[in-house]
Amino acid sequence: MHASDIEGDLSTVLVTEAEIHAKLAEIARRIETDYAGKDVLLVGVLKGAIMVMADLARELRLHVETDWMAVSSYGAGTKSSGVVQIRKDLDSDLTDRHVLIVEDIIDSGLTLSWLLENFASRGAASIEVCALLRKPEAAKVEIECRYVGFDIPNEFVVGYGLDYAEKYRNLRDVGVLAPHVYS
Ligand SMILES: O=P(O)(O)OC[C@H]1O[C@H](OP(=O)(O)OP(=O)(O)O)[C@H](O)[C@@H]1O
Ligand code: HPA
Ligand SMILES: [Mg+2]
Repeated sequence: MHASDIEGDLSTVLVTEAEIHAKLAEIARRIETDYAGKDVLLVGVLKGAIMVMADLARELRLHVETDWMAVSSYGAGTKSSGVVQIRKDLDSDLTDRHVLIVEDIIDSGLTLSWLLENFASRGAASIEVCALLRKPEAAKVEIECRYVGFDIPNEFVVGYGLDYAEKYRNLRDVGVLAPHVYS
């Protein structure tokens, strides 16, 4: 089965690949201005952020280093458990670093709220967040996010790194799963 065949499992496409790339280019220009003359450490949150990280990093005309943190709160379901677990910690020391956390989505905000608190004690010079998607209606905690791609409705979405039970991360677009997939 080719990846494009599974696009048929979507009931709605919310954001297309072209829209994502145009938005990441816009965000990259802002980051280049905001971080001019600084070295940035991009911290991708595994696994959802893999696509955003790959595309945003290549768009940036800046010196960046990349690191990854793996945390999980969703397991195989569609609701955050609220309990965040570290599955892989950073390799880097954050002391005096300009850290830009790269995320696919801010849903309840619980993951980022936990991460920001965790990073706060590590001595970074600055910590900002870039998230491709945000669901304003789902917020359980407010997250200060400097770079947001798209505000989307409160529906479970997949594609471009986002999974349902570990599948659909390889879709190029972001969309809502069709009901027949759940049954
Ligand atoms: O704002 P929240 O409600 O906390 O949800 C957002 C988080 O949930 C997803 O990760 P998940 O825990 O599913 O792991 P994954 O990235 O490996 O899919 C997503 O990638 C974010 O990290
Ligand atoms: O809507 C979503 N889809 C996939 N993974 C997620 N993790 C948080 N929200 C979502
Ligand atoms: Mg997930």
